[in-house]
Amino acid sequence: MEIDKAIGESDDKRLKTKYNNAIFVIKRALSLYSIEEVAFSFNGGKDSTVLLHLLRAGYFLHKKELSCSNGGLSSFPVRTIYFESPSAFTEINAFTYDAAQTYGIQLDIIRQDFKSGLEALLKANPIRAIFLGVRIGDPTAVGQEQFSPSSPGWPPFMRVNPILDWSYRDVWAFLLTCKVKYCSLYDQGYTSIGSIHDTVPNALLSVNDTSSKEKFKPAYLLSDGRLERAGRVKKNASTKNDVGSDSQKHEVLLASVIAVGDEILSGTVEDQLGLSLCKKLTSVGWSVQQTSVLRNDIDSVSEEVDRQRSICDMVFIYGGVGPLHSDVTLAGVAKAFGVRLAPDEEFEEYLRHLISEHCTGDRNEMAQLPEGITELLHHEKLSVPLIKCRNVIVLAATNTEELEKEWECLTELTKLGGSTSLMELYASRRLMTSLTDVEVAEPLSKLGLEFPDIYLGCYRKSRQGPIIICLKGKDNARIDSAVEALRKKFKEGVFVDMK
Ligand SMILES: Cc1cc2nc3c(=O)[nH]c(=O)nc-3n(C[C@H](O)[C@H](O)[C@H](O)COP(=O)(O)O)c2cc1C
Ligand SMILES: Nc1ncnc2c1ncn2[C@@H]1O[C@H](COP(=O)(O)OP(=O)(O)OP(=O)(O)O)[C@@H](O)[C@H]1O
Ligand SMILES: [Mg+2]
Repeated sequence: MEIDKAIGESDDKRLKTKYNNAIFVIKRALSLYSIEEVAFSFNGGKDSTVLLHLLRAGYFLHKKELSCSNGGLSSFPVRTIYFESPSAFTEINAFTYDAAQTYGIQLDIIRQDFKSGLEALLKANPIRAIFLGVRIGDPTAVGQEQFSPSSPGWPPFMRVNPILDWSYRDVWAFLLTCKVKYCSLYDQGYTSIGSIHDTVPNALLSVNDTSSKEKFKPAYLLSDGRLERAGRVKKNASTKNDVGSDSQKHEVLLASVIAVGDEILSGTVEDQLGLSLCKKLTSVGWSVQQTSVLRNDIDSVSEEVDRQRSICDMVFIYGGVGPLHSDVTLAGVAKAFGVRLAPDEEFEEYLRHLISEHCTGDRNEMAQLPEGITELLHHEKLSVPLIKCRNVIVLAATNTEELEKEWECLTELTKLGGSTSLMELYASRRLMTSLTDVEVAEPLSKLGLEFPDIYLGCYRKSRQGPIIICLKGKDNARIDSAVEALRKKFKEGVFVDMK
């Protein structure tokens, strides 16, 4: 069997392990269910193409163990379903049909939505288990295991996910090692394929070219698999969980800063990071809504993160990140999102480079990350990537110098990524005046009504000292107009610009 042979002859130990585990899952499923009771959900995508070949190999090996193999596979015996949609790429359709022809697959084409289609399929057939090419990191993988019953509200069947623990790199290592055909879109820079309405080539594979047409490198050259979905256009959402949506472009973005540490609460350590983060966020136009200091306790973290993530655009959390028993921040974040902590092989590799000699046991506990919601933000200046779980950024900094570096990388990354306009620079001006509160109060509130897009803040450093007025917004010209309007309300020279 050519797939089994290709993997057998490969030197890639990691791929061999992934392959053997997936084959084990497939063989278990084929022992648990009869061939009429299983189905394969195939859509021509890279993950389902991997699964197609694993199923071919798994079926062959399963038969061989039962000593009824004739040595080859002329047709594919597993019922294969394809939910065809008018919004699928023609290349995906063409590849799916081609693959069916090449490998002797009898395709069941379903032209209904997933749920209704599956209901009809299960009514008409004795299907009890469906193989899927779902992988950890896919939004739909959250909470799934290799064998996971379908969700409540869905027709009852077992979802079998043999490649759940495969990374993007593993997928390409397999397809290239086995030299199997895959959909042509992957050679044109597409890295994960949805519908024609929500998928474009991955900008990270763009090649600078003098000709007018933008060119892209093939999908297997994407070095950071975490960004495979960067070519998926975000669906419009105006929730606070989706930073960067158009609806928020002209508003002040809201941040929350959370410190985790018993040592801060007991007064043993002075928290410098919170202060520094507030300054940094404010300097780029964010409005910090709240800072909090929490105990090293999973529930305290999860409750606070859950609250803040729903009211703020971005939550920054630090402290409690590491291998100690008190390092509960990531577990708290996972709990806040209702997902488990799961080993993340890419992150583990970074940590292994960093602390290899000090690792104890088989698994590095620090490499457990909230499953399905974590994006690693890589930067060449960072030895370990930053962790972003939806709108929660987990900072590993333990002092202000480390924070400085992480912040610098974060601002660069979020500008580069394009998908999260996290750190768009805002304009601001500060004015100082010796007018009294009573004198400025009314004109200032009128100014607020005239310039609703400008944030107006006031404070004084001492009871008798001058008042400082801050104006913040996205546009320098708007701020200047607001300052002019404010000046016109008073005698000349009562406001002094501060640096
Ligand atoms: C065979 C099959 C079984 C599925 N079973 C479930 C399920 O049990 N629970 C669920 O929430 N979604 C289920 N889905 C839907 C997927 O989780 C997901 O919504 C779907 O792949 C569409 O992804 P998209 O929104 O990115 O296009 C199933 C899809 C397929 C094809
Ligand atoms: N239209 C569909 N018909 C049949 N199965 C589907 C369909 N869409 C998704 N699936 C199943 O869900 C799995 C996960 O889909 P997903 O889009 O994440 O992966 P993929 O399409 O195989 O690869 P890619 O991530 O490159 O798009 C697929 O491997 C397949 O098993
Ligand atoms: Mg797909």
